[in-house]
Amino acid sequence: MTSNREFDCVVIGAGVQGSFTAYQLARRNKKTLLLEQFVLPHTRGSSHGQTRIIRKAYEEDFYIRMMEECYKLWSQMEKEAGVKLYRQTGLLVMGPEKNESYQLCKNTMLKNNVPMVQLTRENFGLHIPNVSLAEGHAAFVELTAGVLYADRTLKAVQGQFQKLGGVIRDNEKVTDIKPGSLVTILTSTGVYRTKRLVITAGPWTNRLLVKTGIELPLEVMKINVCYWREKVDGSYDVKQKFPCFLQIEGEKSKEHIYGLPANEYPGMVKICLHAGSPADPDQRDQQKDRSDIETLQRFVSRRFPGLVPEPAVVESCLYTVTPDNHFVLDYHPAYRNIVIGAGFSGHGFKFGPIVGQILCDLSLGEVPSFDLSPFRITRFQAKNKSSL
Ligand SMILES: Cc1cc2nc3c(=O)[nH]c(=O)nc-3n(C[C@H](O)[C@H](O)[C@H](O)COP(=O)(O)OP(=O)(O)OC[C@H]3O[C@@H](n4cnc5c(N)ncnc54)[C@H](O)[C@@H]3O)c2cc1C
Ligand SMILES: O=C(O)[C@@H]1CCCCN1
Repeated sequence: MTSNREFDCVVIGAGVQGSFTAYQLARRNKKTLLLEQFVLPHTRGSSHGQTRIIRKAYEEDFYIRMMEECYKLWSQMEKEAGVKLYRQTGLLVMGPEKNESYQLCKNTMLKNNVPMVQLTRENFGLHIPNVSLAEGHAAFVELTAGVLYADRTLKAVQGQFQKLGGVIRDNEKVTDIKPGSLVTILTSTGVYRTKRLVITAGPWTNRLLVKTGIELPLEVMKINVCYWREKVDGSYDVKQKFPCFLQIEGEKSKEHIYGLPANEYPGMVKICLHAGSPADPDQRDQQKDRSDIETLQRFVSRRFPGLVPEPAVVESCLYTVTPDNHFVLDYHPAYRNIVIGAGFSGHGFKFGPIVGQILCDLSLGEVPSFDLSPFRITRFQAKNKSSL
């Protein structure tokens, strides 16, 4: 294949997942095209912004196993690109002592020997100043958790992809997909043919999948990303070793609240609800629901007395959520040369390097080194046949 319209692999969507997938394909000497509808970098999907949390604190063993491999891949990318992408801060996990999610998370960490320190009500204030632990709540700190620099990651990975000979075409929207042994891809400016296609289109995934005859049960949510100002400069600063945190609330993860130390905007701490309101990705800014902000104001005034309980900055980001909050990493049910990476449900960034490797393996017909049963499309079929 020599034409600049014909590729071994095409990846649709240059968010974190598509960028790492394209990079992995190029590393395996595949002639790869990464297509992006917007001019890069952009802020309209799920991967933009300065920071994300990286952690192993999960209720499921399989996420911890993936993260063990993934930390190595983050560090490889840092070395290869010569940039710092990860900063260790630790992650403070708080939750009602008898809450099932809290207990499961703690026990899964202990079982998997993830380095952690359990705090007591007596020593909590010593380790974590300026935070009140709620009545009846317990806490531990996961030591190797930290912050990932998100925008910097995308730039680094896309740069490494290009160094390997990969082609990025941005400002070029895919408008149609015609499956076949060679897949035909129509875009706003042209036509491409490829042996293998990977769809990592984030909140727009179903808009592309309908062109291939399926839809997945994905819900797009707009998240209000809130930053809260310190009353005294430095109280919650990353340089003072203030950690990221996760407050487990209720039995459903959409009641969880999380935060990151003051870092990207001096004097401001990012604290958000792990939930939002349904949105159309092309009309994101029409969704103006702020009820999550009221929940956060109550939380900040009760638990973070050193912050002004009124958000100083509110940005927007999109989640693409599956019914069980687990990802989709699978072949298209009808076409083996189309692979789908979607439904990252607001927690996929940290997995970017391993997702890239898995989607690349699937696309090349190789057996990935992880059990992908939690991520298969058939799990939705069992519950709801009409969703496919
Ligand atoms: C507020 C917020 C906080 C988060 N916090 C964390 C965290 O702390 N830790 C963590 O691990 N994860 C976190 N996440 C989740 C994580 O950021 C996402 O799971 C991840 O970014 C999803 O990446 P993606 O590549 O699937 O999607 P996207 O980044 O949306 O990428 C999809 C791309 O496809 C492009 N595209 C779509 N359709 C087309 C088309 N037709 N033609 C061409 N291009 C197209 C889009 O423009 C977009 O660039 C958070 C997410 C949000 C919103
Ligand atoms: O993936 C994460 O780590 C963050 C914090 C918890 C909620 C989802 N986003």
